[in-house]
Amino acid sequence: MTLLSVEGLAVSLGGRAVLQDVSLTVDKGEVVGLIGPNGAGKTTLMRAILGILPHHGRSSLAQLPPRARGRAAAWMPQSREIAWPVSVETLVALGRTPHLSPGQRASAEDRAAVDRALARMGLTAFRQRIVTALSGGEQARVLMARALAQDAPLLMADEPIAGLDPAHQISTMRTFSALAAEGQAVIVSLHDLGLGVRHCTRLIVLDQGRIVADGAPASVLTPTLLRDTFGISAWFEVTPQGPVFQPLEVLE
Ligand SMILES: Nc1ncnc2c1ncn2[C@@H]1O[C@H](COP(=O)(O)OP(=O)(O)OP(=O)(O)O)[C@@H](O)[C@H]1O
Repeated sequence: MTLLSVEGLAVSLGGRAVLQDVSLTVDKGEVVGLIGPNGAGKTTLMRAILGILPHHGRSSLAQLPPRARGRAAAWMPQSREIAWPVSVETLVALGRTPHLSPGQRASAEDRAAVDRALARMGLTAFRQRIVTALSGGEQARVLMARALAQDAPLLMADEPIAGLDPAHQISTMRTFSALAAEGQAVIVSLHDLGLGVRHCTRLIVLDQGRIVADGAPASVLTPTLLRDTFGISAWFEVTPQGPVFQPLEVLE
């Protein structure tokens, strides 16, 4: 079942074409890693897909009215700034907003979704802590939990594992796999190609605003693509412990 369909998406910023002719579909069960060098257009693509950036072309999500969009897709932006000194639980509960009418109180179902999200991000013991008094990585996990509490079929997350310790990076990627196994889908932008190879079912590579590869991780990360798009060489092997990818050198 298709959860997202994008056709001919294009974005210009400051008079410059930042995204050009992007078409893709995402089905339930997929963990799609969006990769590419700095400035390739990953954030721009996700924001255009969500309809929070003016664009040309068609995104099935951007066409929805705001409340329906909030139930169809959850969004964790790259920015980690949290302005209000509220409890972790209060902030995560904001993820339920698209499910509530104005003034409606949270139901048992809403509270269960918040509990599940806190548990998934290892935050149950943090629920009464004040968010602004947490470390950067802890705050990132709270924002991830807020997106998870939204319980939307599609989760879009912009560099959600940046700044997390290795254990939480792996467990967050495993959470994405678990969501996909439950019938949701995830689009996640990443710079860690090793984690992308191990945990994504599919990688989409953006370079200068265009998709240059889209497919199974092992078929996408060829030496030629790594050289031409990322300017690196890498070691890549399928081992009994799963695929292992390690960037080696910057190529001249
Ligand atoms: N408001 C803006 N005006 C002009 N150019 C912009 C604006 N916002 C972003 N850009 C440019 O658009 C391009 C794509 O930016 P984007 O943030 O989508 O890249 P990214 O792939 O997410 O990068 P990173 O990996 O560094 O987060 C960049 O070259 C950036 O400089």
